[in-house]
Amino acid sequence: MSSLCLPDHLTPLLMHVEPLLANADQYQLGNTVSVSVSESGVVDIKIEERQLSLIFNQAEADFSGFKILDQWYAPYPSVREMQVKVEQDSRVIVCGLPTEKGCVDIWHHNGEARAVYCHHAGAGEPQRAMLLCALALDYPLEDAVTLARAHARGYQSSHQDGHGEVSWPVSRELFPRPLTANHPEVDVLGWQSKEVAVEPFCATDAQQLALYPVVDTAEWVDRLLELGVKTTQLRIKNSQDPQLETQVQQIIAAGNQYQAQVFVNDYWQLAIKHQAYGVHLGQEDLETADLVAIQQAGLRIGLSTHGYYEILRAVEFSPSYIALGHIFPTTTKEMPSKPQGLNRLALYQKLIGDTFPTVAIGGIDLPRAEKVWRTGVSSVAVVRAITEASDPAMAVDAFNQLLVRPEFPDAINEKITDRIDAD
Ligand SMILES: Cc1ncc(COP(=O)(O)OP(=O)(O)O)c(N)n1
Ligand SMILES: Cc1nc(C(=O)O)sc1CCOP(=O)(O)O
Ligand SMILES: [Mg+2]
Repeated sequence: MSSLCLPDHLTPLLMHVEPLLANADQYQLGNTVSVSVSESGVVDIKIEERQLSLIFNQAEADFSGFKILDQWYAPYPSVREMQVKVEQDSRVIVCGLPTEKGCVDIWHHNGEARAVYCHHAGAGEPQRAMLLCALALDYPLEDAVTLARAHARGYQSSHQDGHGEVSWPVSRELFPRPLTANHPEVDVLGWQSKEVAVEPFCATDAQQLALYPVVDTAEWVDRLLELGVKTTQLRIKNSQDPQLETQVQQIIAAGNQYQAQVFVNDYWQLAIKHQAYGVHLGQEDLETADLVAIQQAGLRIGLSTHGYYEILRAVEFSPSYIALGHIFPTTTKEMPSKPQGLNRLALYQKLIGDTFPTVAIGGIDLPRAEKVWRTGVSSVAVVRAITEASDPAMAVDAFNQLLVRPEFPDAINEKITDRIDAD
């Protein structure tokens, strides 16, 4: 059980907080949150052993918790000014900074500032309420800020024309866009981005995506292709492996021979050099890898994501697929984030819709794969479910039988979350 304790002066937020938490309960998006009111001037959030404290609109206060700035009076500071402020003070969170055509939200991430922008300001109280609820539900800060903006927009449009969303934000139109080099207004806004703008990447063949084993030797790739696997990835984490380049060459040749979609994890230079089918990159690679060179070489790209903001950021790069992880606990890799679970996965899938193919990854085995598949993802990526199977050929066969779509793909778009049982 988590708890959210509001100061007296924020009690009007309760009318927004309670329906949101009821929604989150219905969708099973996190631990139950108990709400209370105290006389302190600070918002306190407890999640398991962790405690967060927040204050509103006291930028200069000597306070070790988050300082949320969400009230603005003309003349407004510039976006660039606030970008610098947030870079310098990891505790400052800027919400709804007005711009000529909309508003910007800015927060700190590993020594940098990150931002989302939309042509809409939305309603203040719902935005605050969602920020607090999402933090209490243990969403990372970037997702809490992003959800808060989406909810503020949904709330405002529902009250203007009676058609908007008052519940948990789902549809993509409500969500703001991350400010990356690919955003057409990034320069006008004065936002300085570390990434470089890039054209959309080549598409994958979505029909071939269903089962996606991720393995750590070229020998495994060969074995899987012989079994008829049509999409796979070579993931060697030791960059000093003396056989690295040879293995990359080997899997590219094998992929060509079997007309399969074989991705190279991490080593994008080798992938370009040997004309791989595609590369898989993580979020941190987006600022360092030469995306333009990858795109111009005609390689496909898959991007890892672990929540709302990362998904929206990945979308800005128009990748060949978006990976959604990690769905269940995994021992294959140390994860800095928490498992998402099926219900969050279903909402991410709805957010992306059929704009990009999606790949669910992390802790997926055969018994869990059916429910994962029912969320509508395009593909299921697995490591141990294949590499540790007593009979990998039988495991491939069993996944292939499961990961098929009915003839009418629209069936996927029914209220998926309603059909998912608790994990
Ligand atoms: C299909 C797929 N999804 C996610 C990952 C993870 O990539 P990344 O975040 O870059 O982490 P490492 O795999 O490099 O440890 C993946 N490899 N494949
Ligand atoms: C390589 C990898 N990436 C993940 C992510 O969430 O980004 S989870 C993961 C490991 C998946 O292994 P298994 O199927 O054995 O759990
Ligand atoms: Mg990587």
